[in-house]
Amino acid sequence: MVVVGSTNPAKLEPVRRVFAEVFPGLEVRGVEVPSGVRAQPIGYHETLQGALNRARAALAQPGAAWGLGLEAGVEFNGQGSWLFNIAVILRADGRWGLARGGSVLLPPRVGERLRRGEELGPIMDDLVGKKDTKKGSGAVGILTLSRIERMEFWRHTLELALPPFLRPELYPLEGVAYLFPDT
Ligand SMILES: O=P(O)(O)OP(=O)(O)OP(=O)(O)OC[C@H]1O[C@@H](n2cnc3c(O)ncnc32)[C@H](O)[C@@H]1O
Repeated sequence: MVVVGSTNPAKLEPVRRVFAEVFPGLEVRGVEVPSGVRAQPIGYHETLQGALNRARAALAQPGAAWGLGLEAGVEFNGQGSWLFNIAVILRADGRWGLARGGSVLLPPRVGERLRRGEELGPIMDDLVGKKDTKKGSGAVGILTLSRIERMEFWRHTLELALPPFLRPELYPLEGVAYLFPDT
C-alpha cells in the first residue's frame, strides 16, 4: 500500500494518478500526520524537513510499502516571495526519491502578509473570497487563471521524484539514513 502523509485531495489525487500509471495495482491511502514544522514552512530546509517527516510517518503506518511526504514551502529572496513544492517518496526497501518542483512568484501583497507570519492558504482564500482554495486550484491555479492547477503542480513534482525508482541502476541504494544527514 502507498500511504501519503496528507488527506488534502490536491495532493492525494495526483499521487493516485501517477502511481496508477507507473506502478499499477497499488492501493493509495491518505493519513493525517504531523509535519513537525510550522504550518507555513519557510525556506528549502524547513520545507524539506516537513516533507521528510510526513513521508517517514506515512511509511510507519501499518501495511505501508511506500510513504510519501508532500510539503509546500515559501522562500523569500531579492525578487520577492516564491511558492514551491517538495516531494519525498520512501520505499520500505530503503530506496527513496526526492524532488523540488517548479516555483511561482507570489504577488507582492501576498508576500507582505507571508513575511508577517501568515499562512498562504488563508491569504489566497482572502484574495479571491473563497474557502479552502488550497484543496482545489491552489495559489498556482488562482495566479495562472487555472492554466496550472495545484494537482498538476504536484503531479509534476511527483514525476520528478521518480527517477531512482524508474532507473534504479543509476541511483545507488544508499538507504533512507542518507536522506537524513542532520537529523
Ligand atoms: O493537509 P495538508 O497536507 O497539510 O495540506 P496543506 O496545503 O495545508 O499543507 P502544505 O504543507 O502543502 O502547505 C503549507 C502551507 O502553504 C499553503 N499552501 C501551499 N500551497 C498552496 C496553494 O497552492 N494554494 C494555497 N495555499 C497553499 C497551505 O495552506 C499551508 O498553509
